[in-house]
Amino acid sequence: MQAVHFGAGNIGRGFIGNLLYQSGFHTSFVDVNSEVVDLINEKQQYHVVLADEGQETLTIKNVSAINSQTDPDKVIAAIADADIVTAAVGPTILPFIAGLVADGLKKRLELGGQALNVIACENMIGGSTLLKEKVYEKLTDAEKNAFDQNFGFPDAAVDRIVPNQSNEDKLMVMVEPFYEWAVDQSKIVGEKPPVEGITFVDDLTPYIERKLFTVNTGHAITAYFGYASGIQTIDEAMKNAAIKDLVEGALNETGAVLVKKHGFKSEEHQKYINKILNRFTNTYISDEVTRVGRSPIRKLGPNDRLVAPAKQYLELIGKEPAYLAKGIAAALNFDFKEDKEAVELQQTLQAKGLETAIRTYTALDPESSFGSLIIREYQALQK
Ligand SMILES: NC(=O)C1=CN([C@@H]2O[C@H](COP(=O)(O)OP(=O)(O)OC[C@H]3O[C@@H](n4cnc5c(N)ncnc54)[C@H](O)[C@@H]3O)[C@@H](O)[C@H]2O)C=CC1
Ligand SMILES: O=P(O)(O)OC[C@H]1O[C@](O)(CO)[C@@H](O)[C@@H]1O
Repeated sequence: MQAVHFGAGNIGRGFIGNLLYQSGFHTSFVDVNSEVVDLINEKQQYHVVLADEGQETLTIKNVSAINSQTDPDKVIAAIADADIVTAAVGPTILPFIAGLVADGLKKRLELGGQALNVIACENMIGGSTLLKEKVYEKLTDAEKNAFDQNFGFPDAAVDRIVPNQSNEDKLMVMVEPFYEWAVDQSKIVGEKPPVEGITFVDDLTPYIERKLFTVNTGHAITAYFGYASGIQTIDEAMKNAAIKDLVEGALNETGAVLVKKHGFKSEEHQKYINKILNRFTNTYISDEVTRVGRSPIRKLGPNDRLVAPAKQYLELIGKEPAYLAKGIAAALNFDFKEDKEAVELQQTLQAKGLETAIRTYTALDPESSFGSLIIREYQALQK
């Protein structure tokens, strides 16, 4: 079986590539990083190390790689011949891979290929749907009809913490042992891809929201307050009692939304929160707050991990989420100079002011009661 995976980065190699190999696939990684592409082709394998006491090393074989900038035709041919296409490139990169995905799928139709599913594994709601929209922008109406019959873009929720790597072996990836990969089976076309470790679900919303509004909300708030306190890593930030309280407060708020909206049992959800908080304290992983807080403009977006649960808390619980307001303020305060979005955010704050930044990035009304609370929390952080 053949898999094509866009993005041979941390989650691509450390999670998706790992499960595809264990399920019997040959994986062709597609990337623009020529160093990684060349190394994969030279070694034809890489190691994944599980970050716990045992430090088990898995050897991932049956891999090759294609540089999509220099060899787009090879990517098109690989998609035409694949049994599954996956991606983990980052939400903002999905539009840039859409052209090749469209061309590969057109070629597949020309050659009379079987049904195929394309799964984007990004930290966002509706990743595959976004990729589908971008692919469909490249099609005629007739092609859209043919794609509807033959190709599925099921959304997914993926969860495994894979920090930035600084290993001498450039392909090796250190990952936490835990993983979860849920895929919306209602949008599968043809057979379900036989990937061990995927949980196929009828309704992805509870899964993706529980994950995004717990793991990613908690992680982001740990990162932004850790950064503001001069702390380097997530596990160190979690040792700070004040930060831990803030994170727990925010997860109680997102938890109230999730329990009310999706009917999770409170005790079960509390266990889920505790498990997540415990994962953040893993000392076998060194996860920089600047990685977890990366791209603050994306993370402040109206459908992302901070603002989306805050809006739902206002609607469903009928109160202001005090801890999420602090988290949003801390994200606005993230001024890491090596992060392009953090630089842009700080430039907007400087040039246009806090109210414009809130309106522009969160789509919240800065003059609303909740907007004013964010402003007060932001001002408190400046003192
Ligand atoms: N690292 C993690 O623990 C997790 C990450 N994710 C999500 O997975 C996605 C990727 O994250 P990471 O692996 O951490 O990032 P990463 O930066 O390690 O990997 C992204 C890879 O995509 C490649 N890339 C960039 N532009 C490309 C293009 N046009 N075509 C093909 N490849 C391209 C990059 O060269 C890089 O190798 C993000 O959406 C992230 O939110 C989801 C769950 C866990
Ligand atoms: O990958 P993003 O969306 O920038 O956010 C970083 C987050 O992704 C993860 O890497 C994996 O879920 C988390 O560690 C963290 O919450």
